[in-house]
Formats: sequence, C-alpha cells, structure tokens
Amino acid sequence: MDSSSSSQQRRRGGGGGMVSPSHTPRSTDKSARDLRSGDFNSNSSSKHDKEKGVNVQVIVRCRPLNEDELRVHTPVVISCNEGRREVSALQNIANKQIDRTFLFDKVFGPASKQKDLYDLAVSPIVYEVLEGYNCTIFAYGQTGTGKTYTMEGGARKKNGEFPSDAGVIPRAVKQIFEILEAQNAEYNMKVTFLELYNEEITDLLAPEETPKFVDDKSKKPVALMEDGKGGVLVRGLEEEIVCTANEIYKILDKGSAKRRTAETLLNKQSSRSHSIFSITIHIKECTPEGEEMIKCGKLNLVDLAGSENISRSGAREGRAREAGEINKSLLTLGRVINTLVERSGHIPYRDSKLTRLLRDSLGGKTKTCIIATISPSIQSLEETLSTLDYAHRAKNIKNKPEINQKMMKSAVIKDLYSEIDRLKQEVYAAREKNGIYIPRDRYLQDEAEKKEMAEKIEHMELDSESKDKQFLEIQELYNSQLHLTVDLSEKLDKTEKKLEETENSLLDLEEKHRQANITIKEKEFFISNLLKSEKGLVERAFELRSELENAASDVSSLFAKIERKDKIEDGNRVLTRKFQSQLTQQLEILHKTVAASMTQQEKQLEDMEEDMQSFVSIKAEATEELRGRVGKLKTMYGAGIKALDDMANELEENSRSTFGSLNSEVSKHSHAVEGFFQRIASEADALINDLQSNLQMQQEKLGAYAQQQHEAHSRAVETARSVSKVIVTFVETLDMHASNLTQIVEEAQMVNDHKLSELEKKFEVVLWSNLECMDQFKRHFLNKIVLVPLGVCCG
Ligand SMILES: Nc1ncnc2c1ncn2[C@@H]1O[C@H](COP(=O)(O)OP(=O)(O)OP(=O)(O)O)[C@@H](O)[C@H]1O
Repeated sequence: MDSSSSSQQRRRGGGGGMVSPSHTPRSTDKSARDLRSGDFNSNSSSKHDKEKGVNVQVIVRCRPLNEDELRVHTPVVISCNEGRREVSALQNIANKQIDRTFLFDKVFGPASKQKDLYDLAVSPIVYEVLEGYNCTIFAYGQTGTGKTYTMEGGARKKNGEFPSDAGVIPRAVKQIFEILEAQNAEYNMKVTFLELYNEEITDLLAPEETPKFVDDKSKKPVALMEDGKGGVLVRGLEEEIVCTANEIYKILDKGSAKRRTAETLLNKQSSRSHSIFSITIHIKECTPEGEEMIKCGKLNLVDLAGSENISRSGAREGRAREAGEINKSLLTLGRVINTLVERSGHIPYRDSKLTRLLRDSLGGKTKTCIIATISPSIQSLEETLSTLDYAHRAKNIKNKPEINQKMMKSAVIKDLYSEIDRLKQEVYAAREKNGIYIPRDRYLQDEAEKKEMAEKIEHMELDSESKDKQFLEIQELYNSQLHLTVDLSEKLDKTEKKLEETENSLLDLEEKHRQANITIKEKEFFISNLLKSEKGLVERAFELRSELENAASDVSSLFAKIERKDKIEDGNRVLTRKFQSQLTQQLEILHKTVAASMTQQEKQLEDMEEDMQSFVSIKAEATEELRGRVGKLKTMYGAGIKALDDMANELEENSRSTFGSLNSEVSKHSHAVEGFFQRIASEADALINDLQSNLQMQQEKLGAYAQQQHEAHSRAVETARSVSKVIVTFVETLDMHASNLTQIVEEAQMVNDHKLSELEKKFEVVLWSNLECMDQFKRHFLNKIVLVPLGVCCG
C-alpha cells in the first residue's frame, strides 16, 4: 500500500477539527493494555484523571544560535539545566540585573536532538493515544525559535530514508504504525490538516480547484461550527484515510507546502499561520465474549505561528496586520490560559478561532503537552522571558482527560450509514444548487444562536447610543469648564505678574538698604581698626625699642662671656697638655721599674731552679750509691746463705749417720747465723728506711720550697700585671677625659659660634621686621589718611 491515490479514500464529512469522537458507546472492557513506556502526566488511571484533573505538561526547548548570530558573536543569556529541568535567564541591562529561573516538566537545551525530545516527551503521548485518549501537542514560541523545526523537522530525504532531524509529527506517525503493525492490529487511520490564517480556517488537504494566486486568494475558507455537544467541528474538512506512514509524509509535505510562509528579519521561512495536523485512529478489539469493539484515539499536533515583536520582525502593512492577527489570537490563548489557571469565571474560548479549536485541549478532556520554544540570544531576551512566563503559567492548567469509550462495531457501522445518508443529502442539495444540507436540529440551533446574537447586538447598540449621549453631555460640560478655566488662568497670570513686579521692586529696595547698612558698618569698622592699629603700632615701637636695647646689652654681655670662656679654655688646654706630658714620663718610669723587677725575679727564679736541680742530683747520686751498697749486701748475703745451704746439703749427704749429733750443732749455728743475718738485714732495712724517709723529706721540702717560690713569683707577676693594668686604664681614662674635654671645648666653641650667628640673624630679623613694621605702619597710615575722605565721599 504505497502512495497510490486509490489507497487514499477521501471523504467529505462533518467530523474533523478538534472534536472528540462522538457516538461512542460505553464499554465495560477493561482489557485495554497499558502501552505506555513513558510517564505522560504519570497517571494512567482514567478515573483518577477525571476526578482530580491532570496538569498540562510543559516542555521548554532552546534552539542553538543560528549562523548569523554566531557570525556576530551574539551573547547567550539563556542556560538550560536538563537534569534539574530548569531554564535560567541571566543578564545585566543598564545596571538592571535580570536573573530568573523557571522550572518545567522537561527542558531541552540547544544541543538536544530531535530524537531525544521525541523519545522523552512525545513517545509516551503516542502510547496514550493508542490507549484511547485524545492528546494534543502544541508548539508555542517567538518567531524563528524552532516551532516548525520541532513539529515537522528538516526536509525529508528523497530515497525514503528516515531523516535524523525529522520532527515530532513524522516520528509520531512512524511510531503509531510500528506499534500497530507489531500488534498486528486491525485499524483505520485518518488525518486532517488545517491552517488558521487571519482568523480564517483553510483546509490544507483540500484539492486545488483553481490555480494558486500570489496571495493565495484561491484558498476557500471553511466554517467552524458548534457541534451541539460542547465541541466544535470544521465543516467540510478533508479527511484522508491513510494506511502507511509514507502516505502521511506525502500529505504532510503537500499541506506544509500550502502553508503561508514569508521571509521576516527573524526567520527566512516564517509560518504566518497556525496549523493543526490531526491523526484519528480506530483500532478493532475483541472482548472475551467475542464481541468486536472499536477503540478510538486522536492526536492533534499544533504548530502555532510565532509570537512576534512587529518592529523587530520587520513586518510592514499587510505583514503587520498579519502579525497583529497572530498576536491577537495568541493573546486570546493567553487570556484563556490565565482564566483557566486563576479559575476566574468565564473562559473566553469564543474570542478567537484558535481558542475555539483548542478548547478541548485547554481545560477539557484531552491530554495536552505544550512545547515552548525559545532562543538563547540576548536580542530575544524580552520575548524569551515572556514565552517562559506564558509557558510557566500554562503549567497550572488542569485538564480532565477521559479515555474515549469503545464502540461496538455494529454501532460504528450504524454511525457510518447515517453519515453516508447525511452526505448523500448534502450531495443532492449541492447538485440541485439548493444550498447545502444542514440537519434540522443544527439548523434550529444556528437560528437560535443567530437570534440571540441579533438581540445582543440590538442591546449593545442601545447601550452605545445612551453612552454616546452621556458622552456628549460630559463633553459640553467639559468645554464650558475649559473656558472658565482659561479666563481664570488669564486673570491669575496678570495678578501673578503684578505681584511679581511689586515683589521685585521691594526686593531691590531691601537690597539697597542692606548694602547702605553694610557700607556704614564697614567704615565704622575701618576707623576703629585704624585707631586700634595706631595705638598698637606706637606700643609696638616702644616694645621694639626696649627689645633692641635689651638685645644690645645681651650681645655685649655675651661677647664678654665668650672672651672669658676663651681664656679659661686656653688655660685648660695648657694644663691638659702639661698633665699629659708628666703622666707619660711617669708611666715610662713605671714601665721600666716593672720590667726591671720582672727580670730580677726571673733571674732569682732561674738561680733557685739551678740550686734545686744540683741539690736533687746530689741527693739522687747518694741514693743511687746507697742502693748499690744495699744491692751488694744482698748479693753477699745471698751468696752466704747459698754457701750455708750447700754446706748443709753436704753435711746431710756426707754424714747422715752423724746427723743427730751434728743436727743440734748445725741448728745452733744456723740460729746464730740466722740471728746475725736478721740483725744485719734489719739494720740494712732501717738504714734504707732512714735514707728513704730522709730522701722523702728532702723531696717534700724541696717541693714546698719550689711551690712557695713559684707562688711568690706568680704573685709578683700578677701584682705587676694588675699594677700595669691599673696604670693602663688610668692612662686610658686620662686620655678619654682629655679627649672629652677637648670635644666639650670644641662643642662649646661651636655652640657659642652658632648662638652668636643666630643672635646676629635674630638681631638682623628684628631690625628688618622693625623697619618693615615702621614701613607698613607708614603705608597703612598714609592709606587710611587717603581712604577716610574717599569713604566719606562714597557714603
Ligand atoms: N533545535 C534546533 N536545532 C537546529 N536548528 C534549529 C532548531 N530550532 C530551529 N532551528 C532552525 O531555526 C530556523 C527557524 O526555525 P523554525 O522555522 O522552525 O522557527 P519557527 O519558530 O517555526 O518560526 P515562525 O514562527 O516564524 O514560523 C530554521 O532554519 C530551523 O532549521
């Protein structure tokens, strides 16, 4: 089923527009499958939706900067936070900071792709449609912000490929067919495409009967009518029955091409009309009892014309009127939204065709989604803020969506038959050139409406007449009051002028009087000042004279003092020099004496050392000799003992037998020998001990003597050192004193010189100031003498 015209069964009927399907019998079938994958209004319970109402879903999409904007580096003032669903406008204009953030149901930034928007925001709505809801998606925003791009997308590729920048409409069509095919469902689908331009509806799918003129005058407007059930219907709107997505794409292309577009400063191909593309789907379902039911859902895709600033879009004459109409219908849409949000009584749906068409989508039974498109550029900030405000307000609209009741197949067939009948009668009436066929009840309703309208108009005319009369009366009253006011104001002006003149002369007199007073006061002040200054000058002259005398006597006494001081200082200097030379002589003598005593002491010490050394060596020799003797004695005794041992051994060997007798003799002898030896040994020991103790004593004595000598020597050296130190410090102090004295003398000299010069200067200054004073006084006096007669003249 491709693009053949045979497949497009065209029929003219009373349906279409934004009407909810009628004649839908109630169904108890609960088997409607939940096809949704998303969260459109996040509530699938039709009962709940009906009771509580569901908010209109509002999405914001910000387009990227276009080539022109990029070329001129247009500043970006809009930022989108998709995660937080926030859009912020930040700008500082003429010290006025704009910083506003809006929260929406979904936000798509400049980098967002068509697919992202569709998958996240539109796809769930398509599932709702297939469940049997009526859903509307409409794009709203300033001109050139991407409404058509979002709804329709870029141009379709020739080779039938699905383009990546395809918009909501082709994607929705594709998805609907995919789902239905996947379900192997029996369905029927029809589409309508209309345009609302300057408050006139035209059918974009109507066959072209006459050639298209420049301003599309050939387009026949179609009528919008009440359907008697609270809805509206567009009479004679073409409904195309479609079986494939490609058929819809073709219809879409055909219709879009017919849409009124024009180049504006803001968009090269700006849509100048509102367009509504509707897809109605009837799906066949079977109940468990085997009864065939028809489920119906409808998707309305609305691309509004851009809200625009007429001066910025460059619209002129015809275009300006067009823009005015666009803005008017959008304003009505805004008013409808406001009343719905504020719930403030009458909703002005009837004020524009746009709101009449969208009635069911705004506060009705339809599920609605608004896509607000904005530009990120600074130039569009005002319009962007207005769009955001508008969209934000629309978030609060509550609809009460209702799932369309499923119809029994037989009822649908009955419906279709009655429609065929109606169409037949219409065709007949048309063939007979007898007007068009309208059912009786609708005719009666139209007549009643007409009558009501005529009454209303009459009433309004009467009202307007009485208002006109009132206006004329008020106008006359106003004119007479105006004359009176003019007269009075003239009089007032004259009086004011006179008063002003009198005030001015009074002011002049006052000023003159004030100036005369000031001059008198000034003169009095001058005279008193003159007298005072004369007196002061005489006093000052006296003071100066006495000061001068004092200064002269001071100077002479100072000179005398300086002379005296000079003399004293000279004497001091001579004394100091003398004292210095004497001191140096005495110091030299002291140095010599100390040096001589030191050398003497050293010599004595050396002699003593020599004596001690000779004494020690003599003693050492004697000790050595004694040691030699003792050694000899020891060897001698040793040899004797050894001889005795030998003898004893001999005796032991030779005469063992005579041992007993001899033993006593031997022991006697040995005792005697022993005693002798012991005596000799003790004597030797005593002698050695004596010698040693003697030596020890001698050594100690010598050590003590040497120690004494050493201490005496060091004491002498220490004393000599301290004496020399004392002398040195004494000399240094003397030196210091002498230099201090010299410094003091020099400083005194300098101070005196300085004082003298200062005194001279002062003397000069005093002299000069006196002279100047005298001079001033002279001049002042002369001036006064001259001024007094002059002042008198002026007075
Ligand atoms: N999100 C986007 N990404 C890339 N280009 C975009 C986007 N939105 C808009 N454009 C481009 O900006 C231009 C204007 O877009 P479009 O015609 O859709 O604006 P519009 O809002 O429908 O304007 P009008 O109200 O005047 O009809 C087009 O060239 C379109 O391709």
